[in-house]
Amino acid sequence: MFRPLKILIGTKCPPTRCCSAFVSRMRFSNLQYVNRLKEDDEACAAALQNAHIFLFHRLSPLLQRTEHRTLRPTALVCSGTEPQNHRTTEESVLIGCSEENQAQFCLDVGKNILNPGSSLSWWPETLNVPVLQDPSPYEPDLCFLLQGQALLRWNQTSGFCSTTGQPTHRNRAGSQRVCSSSGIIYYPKMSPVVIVLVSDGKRCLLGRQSSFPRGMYSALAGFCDMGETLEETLRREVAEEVGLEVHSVSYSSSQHWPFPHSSFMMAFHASVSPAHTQVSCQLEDARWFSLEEITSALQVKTPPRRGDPPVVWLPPKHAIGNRLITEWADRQRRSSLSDTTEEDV
Ligand SMILES: NC(=O)c1ccc[n+]([C@@H]2O[C@H](COP(=O)([O-])OP(=O)(O)OC[C@H]3O[C@@H](n4cnc5c(N)ncnc54)[C@H](O)[C@@H]3O)[C@@H](O)[C@H]2O)c1
Ligand SMILES: [Mg+2]
Repeated sequence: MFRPLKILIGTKCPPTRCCSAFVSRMRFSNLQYVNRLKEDDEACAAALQNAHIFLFHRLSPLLQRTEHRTLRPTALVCSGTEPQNHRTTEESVLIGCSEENQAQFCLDVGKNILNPGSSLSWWPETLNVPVLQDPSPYEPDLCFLLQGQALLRWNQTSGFCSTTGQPTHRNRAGSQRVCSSSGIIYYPKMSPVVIVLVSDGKRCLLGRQSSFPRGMYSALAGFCDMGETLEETLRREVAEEVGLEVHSVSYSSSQHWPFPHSSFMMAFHASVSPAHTQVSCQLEDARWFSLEEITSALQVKTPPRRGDPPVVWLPPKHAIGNRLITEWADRQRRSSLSDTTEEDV
């Protein structure tokens, strides 16, 4: 039976994982320690005795509301003095360590089955907590929880070797699995995805799929096919989904996205000729949005409830789609400001 050691409520996101300065995250000693724990089962087991173990239930992080009404992940704090139960030692996965080299793990205390409806869910729905109603205090914790969720899911769904059909066994850190019969080593996989915000200079193009939550529009996205370059995927997806040909392309940023099974999202801006903007849509809908429409859609903090009047809303702040749209809107505002200033002169 699962026996919690000590519950810590309000544990902050490990600063080295997502909310500290670049230099701090890249500290060599810190990275070296995590790599050693991935390679050395004994060192990893020893680290687990004094670790923070962040809890999940059926792949959703267990969150607690603090006295300041912010949401915080829930962690077991292992003191090294109490014996750990079998599940803690066998199923915890290593996700990193603090600046003080205290190891951090994730553990799913729910049954090891996937919720069949969760594969296409967006993050806030999967969490099953009202994240969107109060997202700002929660956001710094996200990348760390996304990583934990992805690693837990990968371990839960990679129990057998795809070559021999025999069981695979994980290392202590949960960072690799080995086929018990052939010795083939499996590492967590990510599928490369291009996400692109297309603009005609004055407007940007957003689409929605039927699987999206009601009223939500986002930048166009698509998985890379085998052998394709990112540029080829981008041009193909835009042509396939909206029937437009892009001209210039610029890179924005990237993000790990755990849905449905860990994608590596690479985000771009692209432009089409203002003379050729007629959309031929293969999605549920795709349309051009003005800066004013985007500005008001960015203000919508909660998705519309059933029965509410229809409203367009955009991916939440932690999604890279939101970042692309915000970058585009900022750029449009700056360029209209400089146009106005030039006219004044
Ligand atoms: N973080 C964000 O802001 C954001 C925004 C939009 C989309 N996304 C993610 O981008 C991903 C791709 O977007 P899409 O669904 O429009 O892609 P898509 O347009 O390529 O269409 C999905 C289809 O591609 C096929 N496919 C090819 N390779 C696949 C693979 N490796 N895994 C799964 N399906 C594959 C399947 O038939 C699938 O139904 C989705 O996982 C979505 O969650 C993230
Ligand atoms: Mg797509």
